[in-house]
Amino acid sequence: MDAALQTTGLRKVFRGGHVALRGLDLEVPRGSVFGYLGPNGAGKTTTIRLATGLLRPTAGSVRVLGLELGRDPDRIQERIGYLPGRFVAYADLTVSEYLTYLSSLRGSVEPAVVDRLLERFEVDPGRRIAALSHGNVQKVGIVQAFMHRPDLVVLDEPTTGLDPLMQQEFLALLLETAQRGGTVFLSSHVLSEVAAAADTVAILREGALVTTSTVTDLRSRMVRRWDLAFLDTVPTELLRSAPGVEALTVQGRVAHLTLVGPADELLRRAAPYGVENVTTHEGDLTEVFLRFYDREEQSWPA
Ligand SMILES: Nc1ncnc2c1ncn2[C@@H]1O[C@H](COP(=O)(O)OP(=O)(O)OP(=O)(O)O)[C@@H](O)[C@H]1O
Repeated sequence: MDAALQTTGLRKVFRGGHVALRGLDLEVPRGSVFGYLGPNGAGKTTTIRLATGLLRPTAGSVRVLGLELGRDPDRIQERIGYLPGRFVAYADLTVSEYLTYLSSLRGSVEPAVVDRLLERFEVDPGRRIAALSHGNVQKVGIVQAFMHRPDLVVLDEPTTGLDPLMQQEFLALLLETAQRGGTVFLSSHVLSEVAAAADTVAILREGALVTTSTVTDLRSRMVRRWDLAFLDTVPTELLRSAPGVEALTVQGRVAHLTLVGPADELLRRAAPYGVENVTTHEGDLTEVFLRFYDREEQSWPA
């Protein structure tokens, strides 16, 4: 089956000559929650604006739900939901008036679905948009993106301003969307948000893909810190040469090391020497991501 979103050689050069995307080949499988990560200015929003038809590419093409973008814009618009990075709604309308207006444009919106989303995100439909807090406006943005049960939802930094409870609710909504066969494309520079929701992540940097990987695979590459206490002496060289072992130091009968990947070979080697105790310190996915970046970029991701 066609991908939910596919870009081929997608290139965007802005006026003034700035190259925002350098020939991007991206494939977002249907039914996935696909995380799109990258530091500020990497080109995430540009990708999304190209994928939703708001910008025209300099070169390359975009297919959405099997349709060539640009050929059949109305058919595509009906089937995608979009939450822009800076969501704004008509300030003078109430939430309900605004969503009714959007529903009339889109068609095929069931009022019961809208009501359920409003309830779920605790948005008062009678309030004027102008009177809502930033987080509540964002929740209206989420409701409008999901209310027509789209086949593809494109979300640009969606959790800005959401409190932790609402973030949980939002996460649940993403997973339910994938379960009913929908696809979620989630752009963010917040690693923890993407790791919690996504099954696949693409990492973008300076307009080019650094890697595309499943979250499971990234987790398997997590760096874990281990302390191995031996009954007698530490078999230092044997441990040092085990696959994935890095930064080994020994203090008395205890070996401290970091381990990347599976532990089976390390344990197999250590066992005959009498292991008294093992302590592991949970790894940090951030470290895996930072391996894709230079040292000076270590302020990212969050
Ligand atoms: N309309 C425009 N005209 C000129 N340059 C632009 C325009 N829009 C974006 N850019 C530039 O293109 C690059 C990519 O921007 P983009 O907004 O896609 O990045 P991003 O990954 O979404 O970043 P952020 O996380 O900060 O939102 C940046 O260098 C940006 O300054």
